[in-house]
Amino acid sequence: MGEGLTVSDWYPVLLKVEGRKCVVFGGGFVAQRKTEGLLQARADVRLISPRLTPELRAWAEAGRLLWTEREAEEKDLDGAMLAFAATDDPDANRSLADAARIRGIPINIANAGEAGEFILPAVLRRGGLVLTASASGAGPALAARIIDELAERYGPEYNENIEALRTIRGIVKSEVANPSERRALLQAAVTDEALEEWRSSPRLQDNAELLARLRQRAIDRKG
Ligand SMILES: C[C@@]1(CC(=O)O)C2=NC(=C\c3[nH]c(c(CCC(=O)O)c3CC(=O)O)Cc3[nH]c(c(CC(=O)O)c3CCC(=O)O)/C=C3\N/C(=C\2)[C@@H](CCC(=O)O)[C@]3(C)CC(=O)O)/[C@H]1CCC(=O)O
Ligand SMILES: NC(=O)c1ccc[n+]([C@@H]2O[C@H](COP(=O)([O-])OP(=O)(O)OC[C@H]3O[C@@H](n4cnc5c(N)ncnc54)[C@H](O)[C@@H]3O)[C@@H](O)[C@H]2O)c1
Repeated sequence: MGEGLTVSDWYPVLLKVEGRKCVVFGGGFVAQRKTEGLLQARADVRLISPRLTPELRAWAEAGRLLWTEREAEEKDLDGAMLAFAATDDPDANRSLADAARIRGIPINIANAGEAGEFILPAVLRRGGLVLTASASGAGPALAARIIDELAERYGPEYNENIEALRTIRGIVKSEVANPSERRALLQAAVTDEALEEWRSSPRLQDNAELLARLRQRAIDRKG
């Protein structure tokens, strides 16, 4: 990949890494940030670094990850699903990129994003709601600022909204066979007003009443 990333160079995706071996090289603050995201997604994290931040050390001591106290070796990549080169040695990061490529393992390069197979967005989680922002390597600080703004707009109440929606969607999927009616009801279920209603009402317990409310909301929306 050449200089200057464009939006189309990157394909956004949510990966399932639970229980899968993910190797992080380096033990500084950048490695810590990548590790934190991996632990949140319950990956099997292997950390390779002669030194660690106090936080990383605490996670290692608590058994949340496996730490190898030395510099990176190519064999550390064996069997990994993902790799992260986050050392402060650009040569080491570059050799790791080459070694990972030979093995077909996607790698993230902390000091030169475009040299790797994937980059990370800034992330906001509200339970199952995952909001991400990326400037495709042009500006991580902008991505972080946008996520701070989204955190105001989509507050902690969205943890609850998402769970209510999961229940509602389950009911609609089992009770409404017609795809276009289903779509109309599920669209009516996610307006600000509707989400507020699900949070404050016990109607979710009663399928028939819930469907009646949704149908009314869908009609109101059509105007
Ligand atoms: C979003 C976030 C996610 C995360 O890391 O989890 C992330 N960087 C974050 C913060 C951040 N990183 C840097 C600064 C200082 C300001 C600045 O330099 O702009 C700040 C801001 C801060 O610290 O406040 C420095 C930096 N970053 C990269 C390079 C090298 C290069 O340019 O290639 C250098 C220069 C190193 C040097 O000078 O030596 C590279 C990458 N950083 C990316 C992601 C990918 C592109 C994302 C995008 O453009 O959208 C990419 C390409 C690869 C990757 O790391 O995946 C996380 C915010 C999380 C949050 O706070 O919410
Ligand atoms: N992508 C990003 O978001 C981002 C943000 C800031 C900085 N950076 C870049 O990431 C690099 C790391 O930043 P940091 O603040 O975490 O640095 P840091 O100096 O705090 O940590 C570097 C770590 O790498 C370890 N290390 C050095 N050589 C190693 C090797 N051969 N094998 C394994 N581990 C080794 C060190 O022991 C140390 O723990 C910087 O060089 C910087 O260019 C990236």
